[in-house]
Amino acid sequence: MTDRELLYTGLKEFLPEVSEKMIDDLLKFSALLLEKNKVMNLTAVTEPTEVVTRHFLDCAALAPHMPQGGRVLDVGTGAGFPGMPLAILCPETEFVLLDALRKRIDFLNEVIETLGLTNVTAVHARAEDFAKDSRASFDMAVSRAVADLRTLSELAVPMVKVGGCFLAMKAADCAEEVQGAAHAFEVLGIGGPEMLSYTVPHDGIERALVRLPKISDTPEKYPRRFKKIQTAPL
Ligand SMILES: C[S@@+](CC[C@H](N)C(=O)[O-])C[C@H]1O[C@@H](n2cnc3c(N)ncnc32)[C@H](O)[C@@H]1O
Repeated sequence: MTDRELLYTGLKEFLPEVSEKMIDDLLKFSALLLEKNKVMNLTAVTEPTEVVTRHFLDCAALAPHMPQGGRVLDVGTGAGFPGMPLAILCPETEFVLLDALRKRIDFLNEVIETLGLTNVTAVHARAEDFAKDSRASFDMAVSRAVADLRTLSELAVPMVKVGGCFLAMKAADCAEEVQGAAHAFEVLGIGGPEMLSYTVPHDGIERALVRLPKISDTPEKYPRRFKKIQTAPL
């Protein structure tokens, strides 16, 4: 199968409608990513087919959960995962891609401009600083490969509205990590976590989405300074 065919058939497992424009935009993003990766550390993946499976089809598993007409924050987006593929696949949802590294955000702004995307913004900031002016202002937060749930929840959950949720992408065997974060969830205003398993199409890797519903306001003191979050996780 070509990468285009892999993308189309893989995306169909998560989305009822897959347009030519979605595939074109994802393939353009992949080309920009691999080109820039030659001069900047963006991803360990170097083959176009692996960008399709390891990045795009993995991130596409979140697409059915995106709030139509809502706002989604990607915490620690790096080279744009999962936020950029989701912005391409979910044009009715607005995305903010957040990262502490300026060069990665500069790259994402180039991608946004080249593809002409109007539902996504890339912001250079640390999550704990961005939270000061963005409390409870997103319908959902998403994140992949940034930190342990105890730390990550403190970074992401303060920015989610009550009634919204945080969807964390994790390895399939994350049950212990979820249990270990029970106290953090309670303190931050999260209700019962839900684990959703999926298999990445054409890759076969088992993964999990941890869905954390926000049921009450996060106390103002969170998030704390990053050093404090790290040295004394909730
Ligand atoms: C391992 S990369 C993962 C990138 C991407 N989410 C992925 O799955 O490919 C972790 C990213 O999180 C960012 N990061 C870590 N802590 C952060 C914080 N407190 N605020 C914002 N970004 C953060 C780093 O700069 C880095 O780009």
